[in-house]
Amino acid sequence: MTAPNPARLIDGKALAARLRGKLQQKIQDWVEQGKPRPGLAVILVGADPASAVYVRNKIKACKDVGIESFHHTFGADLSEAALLAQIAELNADPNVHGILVQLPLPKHIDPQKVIEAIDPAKDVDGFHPANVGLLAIGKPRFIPCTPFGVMKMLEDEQVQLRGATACVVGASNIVGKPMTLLLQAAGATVTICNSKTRDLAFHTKHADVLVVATGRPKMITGDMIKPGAVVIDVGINRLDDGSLCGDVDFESANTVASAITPVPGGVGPMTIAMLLANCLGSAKAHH
Ligand SMILES: Nc1nc(=O)c2c([nH]1)NC[C@@H]1CN(c3ccc(C(=O)N[C@@H](CCC(=O)O)C(=O)O)cc3)C=[N+]21
Ligand SMILES: [Mg+2]
Repeated sequence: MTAPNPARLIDGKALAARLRGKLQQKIQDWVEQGKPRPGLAVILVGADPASAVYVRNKIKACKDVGIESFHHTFGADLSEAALLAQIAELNADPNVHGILVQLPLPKHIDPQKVIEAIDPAKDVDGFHPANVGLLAIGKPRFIPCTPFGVMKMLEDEQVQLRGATACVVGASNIVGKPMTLLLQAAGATVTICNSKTRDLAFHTKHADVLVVATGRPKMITGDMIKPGAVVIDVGINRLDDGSLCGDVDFESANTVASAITPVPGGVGPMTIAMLLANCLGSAKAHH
């Protein structure tokens, strides 16, 4: 059944493919000028099946646009010291312009320590405190890939952010917080909600632009959305039947929103496209 008045679908998969095509051309031009081919090192620790799929997708995406990738896989028993040593080696490797350590890491490894070990000039995730600080003061070096991808989607949709009311649900370091900074820099008035927010719907219902990144399947329903809002669903949850769903209940949201991202095929592919863009940016900055 289709909704009586369905929202416009924001096709992240198609936009990501367009961006990858442009990147492929830019990288080809760069290499033809005799410049070094951009290189991305991806480190995967442990055998989480979802992480393994994401890492495979990232490596394939690199190949498609002409970024050289260096894949380092370790068992879940890898020591923190050994991981830090691997990062030090990649920091010193001139063929590597980007370093990505796939999260989450096994419990015995402190992710913050790992993030801080990465050379900030190779931190294409934008998670290092130096890069978080640069973003916060409006002088970004690497913009975290997921919020960067969301901004590209809003730009492509010609969503007017100046003066708009935006609400970000989820206050994580990797999505919610940088998302808030980017929306604010674009002139939106931003509310950031978390799992303790009282009367969540009060906040979400005022938002012209609603970004949801909570990791809780289908938690935002149509009755919590302002009619005509643009809804961006960052969640990727695997249900018991193996299917994927977002943090937004698409079926009910679709009848209220003016535009909405699907899951899959929305924010996920954009995240990978922006990772590739950050790698090219890093290679250029290193040269
Ligand atoms: N250091 C680090 N950087 C990350 O950027 C990072 C990470 N760790 N850990 C995990 C999350 C998650 N993430 C995704 C990227 C693409 C899709 C993606 O392409 N999703 C497809 C479907 C994928 C599927 O079928 O499972 C889609 O939404 O259409 C999903 C999730 C990056 N992450
Ligand atoms: Mg070509």
